[in-house]
Amino acid sequence: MPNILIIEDDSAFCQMLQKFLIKRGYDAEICYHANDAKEKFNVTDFDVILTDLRLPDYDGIQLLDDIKKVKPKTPVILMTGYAEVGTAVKAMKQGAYDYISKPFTPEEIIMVIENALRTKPSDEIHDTPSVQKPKQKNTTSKPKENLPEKTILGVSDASKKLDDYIKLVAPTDMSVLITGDSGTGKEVTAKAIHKNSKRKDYNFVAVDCGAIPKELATSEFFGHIKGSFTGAIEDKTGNFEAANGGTLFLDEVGNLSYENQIQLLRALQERKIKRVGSTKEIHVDVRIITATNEDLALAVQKGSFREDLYHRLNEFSIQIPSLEERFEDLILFADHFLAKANENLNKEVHGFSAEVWEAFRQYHWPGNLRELQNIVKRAVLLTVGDEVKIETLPKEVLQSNYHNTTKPENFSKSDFEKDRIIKALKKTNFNKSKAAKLLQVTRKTLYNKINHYNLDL
Ligand SMILES: Nc1ncnc2c1ncn2[C@@H]1O[C@H](COP(=O)(O)OP(=O)(O)OP(=O)(O)O)[C@@H](O)[C@H]1O
Repeated sequence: MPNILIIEDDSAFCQMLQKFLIKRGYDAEICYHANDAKEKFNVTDFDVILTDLRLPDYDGIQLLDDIKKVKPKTPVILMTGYAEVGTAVKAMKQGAYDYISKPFTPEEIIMVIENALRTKPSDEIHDTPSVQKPKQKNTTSKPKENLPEKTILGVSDASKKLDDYIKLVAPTDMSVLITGDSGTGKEVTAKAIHKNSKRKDYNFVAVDCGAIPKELATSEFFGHIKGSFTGAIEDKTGNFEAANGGTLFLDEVGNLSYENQIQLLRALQERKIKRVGSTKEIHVDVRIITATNEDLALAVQKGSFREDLYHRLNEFSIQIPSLEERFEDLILFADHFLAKANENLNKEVHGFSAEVWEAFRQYHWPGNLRELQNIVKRAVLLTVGDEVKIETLPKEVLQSNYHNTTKPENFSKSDFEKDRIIKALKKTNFNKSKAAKLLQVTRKTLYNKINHYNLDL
């Protein structure tokens, strides 16, 4: 029976949720304060932790951090209010599994929990791979969807450019640094590079550097031998060995500690590693692809990321466009995620209503493709007929649409419009051409609007 911890200061709501989950066959424990929660998750392995983002006595993001330190593999789902969606997206970058906006329906919460349970990474130790043993099952330390992944190419200029870059760099052995916002498809891109490379018959190993506690990183990367430290109860193959002959994908590489950065650089330069507790050197032939959604060049300037490692990892860089920057692809992606959701949930929903398309078009998609995928999946679950209707969309998407009922050509005056302009400008680093493109208006219209609203930029 899956064991769920609910952390929520609203005691009535917390108890109601607990009762509901128990009725649906889960084991559910509750606590109203962060300190009680810490006592519980420090000693118990929960299958899922469900926590309110806003607790009276503690910061939800800090609590997420605390959980990840002691239980890096436990999926954490955040319960948020509408206004906190931005923070929730930030939390997902820091390792939260998903978020759900309150109030939610019973079906919604069950679906998010079931997704988390399905994708919870196992604690299994990787099989020891070797260069002589290609085509074994890929291993990954990140949650994986069960379905075989189909990759959509996209028709937008940004997508075509991305595809050109993948094809260009894949056959080489160059290290690739992939940058882009959360959920844009960095891991998918890394896999595409691997699949198009001469290493495709060997393993693709994905490591979420943000989820590995600093003390365990050496053993995760290089493995250990039994008895080398407390808790090393058997030999363990590290990620470098697991990826031997293939590709090692290091996600959120900016989160590596300085010490781990030195170890990584050494392994890359010498192409040799030693398991913790062993003196035997093992030769490894690994291509490194890294991803980050932070500005690594800035981290180098600030001294938190080593410059020599940065250059070693950045032999070629690829910037993944946000969903807003590849808006022409939205229909393709939404249809793809609809087909995936149908298969996953055993449903036969054929399409989206015109209103849903309009809402999709108006929304700014801070969580990019992952958010679109989640929203489509939830909507498919909630759909009774054969078409996704507007009522099945979450508040944050409806809210965008609710305020802006005009067509883009009209680009009406409202607080919402002003807000959209500011968001677009911030998102594009105040580049007005890019912001205009995001807003689907001409540069001139954007300038007029900026003057009209007296925006002090
Ligand atoms: N080209 C694509 N075709 C189909 N699905 C895609 C594509 N790109 C991304 N996705 C889907 O979007 C979701 C997010 O992709 P992915 O995990 O690669 O993003 P990410 O940028 O690595 O995210 P994060 O920053 O959170 O690590 C995944 O479920 C993935 O399957």
